[in-house]
Amino acid sequence: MIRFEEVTRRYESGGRPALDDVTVEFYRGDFAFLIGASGSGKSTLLRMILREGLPQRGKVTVAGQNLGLMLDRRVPDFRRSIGMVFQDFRLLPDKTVFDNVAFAMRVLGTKRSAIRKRVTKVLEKVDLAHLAKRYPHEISGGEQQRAAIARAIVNGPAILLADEPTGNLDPRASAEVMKVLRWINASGTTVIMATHDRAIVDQAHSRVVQLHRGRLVRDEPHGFYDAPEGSEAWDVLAQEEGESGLRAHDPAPLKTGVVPMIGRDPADGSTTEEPFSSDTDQPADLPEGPAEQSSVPGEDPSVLAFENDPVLQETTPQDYAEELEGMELTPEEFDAQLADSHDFPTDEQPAFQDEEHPAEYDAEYTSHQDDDHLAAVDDEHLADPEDAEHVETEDTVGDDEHDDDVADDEHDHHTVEHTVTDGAFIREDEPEDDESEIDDDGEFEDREHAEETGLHVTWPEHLRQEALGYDVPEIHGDFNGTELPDLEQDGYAEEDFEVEEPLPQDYVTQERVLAEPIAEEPPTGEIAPIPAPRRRLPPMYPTLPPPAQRPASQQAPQEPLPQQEPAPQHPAPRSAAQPDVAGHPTGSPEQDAATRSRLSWLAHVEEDATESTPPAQEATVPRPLPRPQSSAAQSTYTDARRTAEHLGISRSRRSILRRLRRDV
Ligand SMILES: Nc1ncnc2c1ncn2[C@@H]1O[C@H](COP(=O)(O)OP(=O)(O)OP(=O)(O)O)[C@@H](O)[C@H]1O
Repeated sequence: MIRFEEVTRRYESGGRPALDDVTVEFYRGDFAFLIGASGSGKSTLLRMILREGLPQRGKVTVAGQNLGLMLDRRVPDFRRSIGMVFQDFRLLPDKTVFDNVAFAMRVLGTKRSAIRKRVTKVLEKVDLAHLAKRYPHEISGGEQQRAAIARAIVNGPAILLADEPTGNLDPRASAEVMKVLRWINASGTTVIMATHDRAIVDQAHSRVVQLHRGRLVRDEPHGFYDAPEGSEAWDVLAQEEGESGLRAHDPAPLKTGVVPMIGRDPADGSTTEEPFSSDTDQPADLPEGPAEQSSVPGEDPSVLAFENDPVLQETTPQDYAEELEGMELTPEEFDAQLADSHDFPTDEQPAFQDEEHPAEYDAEYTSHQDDDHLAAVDDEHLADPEDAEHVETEDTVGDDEHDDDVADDEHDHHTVEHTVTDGAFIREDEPEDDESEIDDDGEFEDREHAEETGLHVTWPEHLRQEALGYDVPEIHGDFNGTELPDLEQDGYAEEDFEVEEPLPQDYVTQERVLAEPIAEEPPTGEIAPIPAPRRRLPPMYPTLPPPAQRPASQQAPQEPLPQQEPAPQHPAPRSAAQPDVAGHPTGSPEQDAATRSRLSWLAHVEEDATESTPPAQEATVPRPLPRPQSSAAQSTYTDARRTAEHLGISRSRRSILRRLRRDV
């Protein structure tokens, strides 16, 4: 599902890589801990999954998409399939808990009733429904983090990335957050969590991926914070912790009986390997107990023992297990899931089965198809003709009470524009007050939708196909630049590259050249003179109507033939009245804009190459180097060009090259 192949990422050229030749794969349904000392590259790895920064070497693939080939305009959609939570919560301080969570749905243009239902459900799942009307500063850190998680999952992300989500929390609040994360994972979402929290890692006994100075030093399917003794990761950890001092602030997991021994078989409790069993490693005054043999690098003997720590006692493993009953995957379930990680949940075989309440689970699981709280990403809903009369134009979006928030955030603003122009509808058929179902005590009056529900993984349209099939397609070619990208999968559509206007009759295509019958007899007689080069490229779109049909103010000047163009004696200085990149004289800003839109910089490159311009004019008319009009345009061009270079399919090649205005 998420694959790093020989990824190297540097922030500064020549500097130490933040990620150094990392190859690792995270599977659908994984719960993986990312551990390593500060600066080892954990956050960098998480950010690269979000396509915040591309590798200098190697490839990152998410759900079959090579992020290096992803078009910039696809990135917002892509990121919406990924939830992210941070150590510092990042809630909007002037919004209530409810509005913070709802915000993530509002920017998608989801209808109000759907937002209300969905946010209500998610807040109940994270046990915050009773605090829905509070502001972030009125709730505890743990509650803030759960609100942040609720916001991250409200749109049903396929992947949840958590960057030290318990870093600012005490053990009890951390346990609550972990409970929520485990539930989210059990619902089918892949969770990758960077952490320094030894207790959490040890308690979960889940997958552990360890980084050291950007290098991957460990990837253990059911690991603890400490690596197996004698491994490279063990040495690294001992070294790191030796450098950073004892872990006095760690929440005392090791001598408490909480932590199973490394190598212990979860099925029968027998220990196959006891790396810490050496008598010489064992402090003499440790109490009897299953973990008493623990003696790991950096362990702090002054850490409060579990039985003396009232906070830890309140979250005993037994309590934890009871609380998670019906939610947590057992090691066996986890193994089974790992064994066939390509198995995306189906109606017949859901990823997680609530054995206590199978009927409820099934009903909820199968009902998600028509559940309108997922309407934001459901194309059927978007295409609902009922909605047509409620369509808001981009102008009326500005009337939305939350538009200020949207305008505050450039990314989200773009999201709304994109959504609206792509046909997503904002329905106004619901009451304005989002909190109408919350009484003065903050309790929800309407309990109709308050039953236990699962969280369903939702994929954006262009990834949905991947959600139903194998998540990582067969790679064609090696990873050395010769692999062939799947255009559709990488976000390209054939129509993206189709030129709207027909090609001129005399346009020389490869097909025409190939279709030309080859004369059997060599030509005789005089060889005809080679005709003067002619212009072969059609004008770049958008196509302007003929000048006669346009108002005079929008008429672009006729492009004078080079011979007709008066050659000034001296190059005139560039001014507002003469900004044409090709040196064609223009009259007004409108004419300039029209000319610029008609002739893209790429077209100029081609024209420059194919037009025969008298040398005298070359000398007198300034021809500044044409440039893309924005970095986005540059990036899109680069993406398209890179894809074109990798293409092997002639039709797509032709159409892409047409877009690039290249002669085939
Ligand atoms: N924006 C940046 N510009 C330059 N260097 C950076 C940037 N972000 C991270 N680095 C460097 O990259 C390396 C890895 O940093 P990263 O934040 O990924 O580590 P980390 O394991 O997440 O650390 P921590 O546990 O403290 O969050 C560090 O050496 C860091 O200094």
